[in-house]
Amino acid sequence: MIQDYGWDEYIHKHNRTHLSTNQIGRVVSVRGTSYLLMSDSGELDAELTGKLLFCLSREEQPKVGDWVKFIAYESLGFITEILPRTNELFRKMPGKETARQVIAANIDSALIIQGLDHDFNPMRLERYIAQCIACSIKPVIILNKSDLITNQQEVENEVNKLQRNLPVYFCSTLTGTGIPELTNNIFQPKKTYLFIGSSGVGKSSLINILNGNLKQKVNEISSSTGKGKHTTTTRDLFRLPNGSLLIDTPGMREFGVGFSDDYHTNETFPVISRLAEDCKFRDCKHTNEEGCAVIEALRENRIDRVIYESYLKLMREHMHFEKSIQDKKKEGKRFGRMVREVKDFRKKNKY
Ligand SMILES: Nc1nc2c(ncn2[C@@H]2O[C@H](COP(=O)(O)OP(=O)(O)OP(=O)(O)O)[C@@H](O)[C@H]2O)c(=O)[nH]1
Ligand SMILES: [Zn+2]
Repeated sequence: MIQDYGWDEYIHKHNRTHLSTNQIGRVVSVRGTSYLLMSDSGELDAELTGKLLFCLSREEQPKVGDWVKFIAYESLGFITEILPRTNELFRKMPGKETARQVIAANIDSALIIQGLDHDFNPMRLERYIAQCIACSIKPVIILNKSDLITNQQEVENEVNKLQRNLPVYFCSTLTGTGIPELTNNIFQPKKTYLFIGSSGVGKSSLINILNGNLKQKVNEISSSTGKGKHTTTTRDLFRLPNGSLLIDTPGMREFGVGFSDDYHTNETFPVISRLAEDCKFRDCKHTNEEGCAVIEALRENRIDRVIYESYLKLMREHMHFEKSIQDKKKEGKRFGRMVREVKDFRKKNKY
């Protein structure tokens, strides 16, 4: 039933009650141009119709968490439409390319998880938070491996310095500390959560606990091939026993930040934005300008250096991202102009 995968919540947000649910599916896994949908009649392999395959940009093609309309033909579904996204988590394409890559869509809350070993890093935490907020996704912070630290207050202070006022959960999948708080306070049925965090922070261990320590992995799909061989692949969006939905894709592990102007609001860096209202210049970059309220706050220890450094670093990346996009557009225009000039020249010099 697609109701179990959050359909009611989705149509409530989008006012699309007139759609017949037997042609609606949620993307639970993406492998190239093959999709696995959860529909009212169970799981279904699907592809894009030829038209969509050619019309949609990479960002628009279905992603994990998307709601789609499909037509079933025998055992294969053909996706005919991607329903509007409530939100989407994107990152900068890995490597040098300046492009946005959408990782997942229609998310209620992002669970940013760090390990309290060498992995804990407030600066990285700040990056993840800013990116989630730029994507209109509510973040929750989970600090795992709490058994490895003796002074929790010290870590709390580090997180508080970010002045984000977000829920923070300390837990240990090893000892079970903090797990009930986490399960009781965060995970609600039919809501979609996604994990963000580096490799080795304990995501698999946590998913295992959330899944009631069952032997069969919650995201594993077992299928037999014609020759009797069993193959297992994994789903990227799956349902936990309490009915909440969890997205865990490899993309979340190498999560690079990149957002463009249309996504960047005062909410992305609330502390800086608030202070910036008192800067002497409206276009103050808060680096060395006269009368900069941000620098003054930094000098007077009213904000932590981590907030300031993260802000500058993220803004530098953001500018670079924007500039490359603008350059690409200009490049396109210049090329267009050149083609026109050549055409004109040919016309004028016809003989
Ligand atoms: N001390 C301690 N170790 C933990 C805890 N949770 C997980 N670990 C250990 O951390 C290592 C990584 O755990 P995983 O659950 O595989 O981490 P993961 O985030 O799924 O890692 P990837 O699969 O590489 O993405 C394992 O050796 C776990 O035993 C914890 O709460 N405390
Ligand atoms: Zn300033």
